[in-house]
Amino acid sequence: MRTAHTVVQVRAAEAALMATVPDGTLMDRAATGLATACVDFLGGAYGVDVLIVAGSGANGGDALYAGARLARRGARVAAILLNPAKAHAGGLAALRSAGGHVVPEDEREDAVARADLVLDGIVGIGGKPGLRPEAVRVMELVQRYDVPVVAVDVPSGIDVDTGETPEPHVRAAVTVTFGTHKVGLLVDPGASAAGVVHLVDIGLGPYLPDPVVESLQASDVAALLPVPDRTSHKYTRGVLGVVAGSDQYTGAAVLAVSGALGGPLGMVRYVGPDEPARLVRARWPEVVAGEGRVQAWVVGSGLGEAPERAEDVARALAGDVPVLVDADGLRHVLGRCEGEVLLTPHEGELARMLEVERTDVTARRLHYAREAADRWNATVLLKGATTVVAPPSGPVRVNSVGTPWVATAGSGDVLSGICGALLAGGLSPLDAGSMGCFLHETAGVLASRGGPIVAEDIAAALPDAYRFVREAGDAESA
Ligand SMILES: NC(=O)C1=CN([C@@H]2O[C@H](COP(=O)(O)OP(=O)(O)OC[C@H]3O[C@@H](n4cnc5c(N)ncnc54)[C@H](O)[C@@H]3O)[C@@H](O)[C@H]2O)[C@@H](O)CC1
Ligand SMILES: [K+]
Repeated sequence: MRTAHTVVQVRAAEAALMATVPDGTLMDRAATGLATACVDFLGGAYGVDVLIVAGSGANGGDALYAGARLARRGARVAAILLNPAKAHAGGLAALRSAGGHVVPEDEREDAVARADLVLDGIVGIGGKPGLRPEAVRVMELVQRYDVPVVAVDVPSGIDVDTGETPEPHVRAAVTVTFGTHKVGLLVDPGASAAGVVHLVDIGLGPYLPDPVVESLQASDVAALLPVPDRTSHKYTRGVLGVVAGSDQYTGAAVLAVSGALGGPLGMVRYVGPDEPARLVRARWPEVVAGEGRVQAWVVGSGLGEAPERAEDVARALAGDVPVLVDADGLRHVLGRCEGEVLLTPHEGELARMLEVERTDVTARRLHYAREAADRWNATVLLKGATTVVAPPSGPVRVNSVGTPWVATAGSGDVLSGICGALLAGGLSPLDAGSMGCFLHETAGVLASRGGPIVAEDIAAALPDAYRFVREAGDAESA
């Protein structure tokens, strides 16, 4: 499990750890990990040009100490000090004694143009969102000369606790973070600004409280996946009822069922009009058409505007089994939910539910997913490049595996099916949503292999994703 903590949590853990080790130990660990990550990124240190952009806090100190290590390994290291009078004294002295130098103000552009790598040590967890004008000017040069950036702890300027980026901020190829992930590294748009995130262990683990955000890895998913045993039969494995599709949107029925059949259940019942039912049955003779006992419901995709379908949603929500509500069905979720409910809106749907602008949801994904979870007393899975799954209380899960090729018509219907299958298999809405998303994205990666795919390809690759996740889990626990 990848876990993320707030700035307050990190500061408290650092203080507790610092009381047990000699001064400078943590910064030493951070700088060592940072320098190693830079060498990995560059493929070596000898003869490369590294440019540090350092603010006045300990984040700049980390960058300067790492620069000193790189200089000792043969890199040419220069530093732009955004506030020379307040630069981290120990870090600056270390850099100078290792042969690094400070770039005079009128030589900044040349230094950027020459650099193979920029180390962003402008601000870390002590920073407010945004960059001051001088930092903006330097980072504009970095962008103009297309120099890759390694961010120290966080890309400077993002809101560290939310992943929001209302102001100018750094965009990094790699972020080397210390002790634990910060929330803004896992939640978009901050996550996109962070690039590939590399965690350096500085010994904080024992001092950290429960995380506020977590991200499942393959071994976590593998440990939770239902697998049949010799006593299993179709009813114990779970029966999912799918209420999706209409005469107008027949594809939604077929795709939601295909996603469900890619999951670990025993049987699917399809409930809907004749035409989509006929298409579903033609494709999968094993699907049973019509109502009956189920262990979970998926309602919503492609229901259209017909008022009687609102009753289908209401009936499912009033029942005593878990319900996933997607797409059109979300219009009919009126009051607070009871029982286990998973809502799976995309940004536009969540914006409509909360009566805010879609751009607001894009900018504040964690905030609005949590707000909706609280308001409807349900687990809310907000789709997107980094899907957020917010339960009514407790840590939020985010998904960071996947490929943008999954953003294709109908892939949401497939997602509802696989998540529903996991609900029917007895998993909680939080587990079903976050594991379903992981399997769906993994299936997308396996199906795409870097090329275009359609929703059916994702559904077809779900069994492969299941096997892939189980093998990855076995490998990790071996
Ligand atoms: N506290 C610790 O034990 C450790 C801290 N470490 C490093 O220390 C960092 C935190 O250091 P600090 O608490 O000194 O804080 P930062 O270095 O993150 O930034 C604080 C400084 O930046 C200024 N500032 C705030 N917002 C700004 C903005 N938008 N633009 C420009 N300047 C701004 C503040 O006036 C202050 O001087 C971590 O992110 C990490 O890199 C690591 O060395 C590991 C150990
Ligand atoms: K930084």
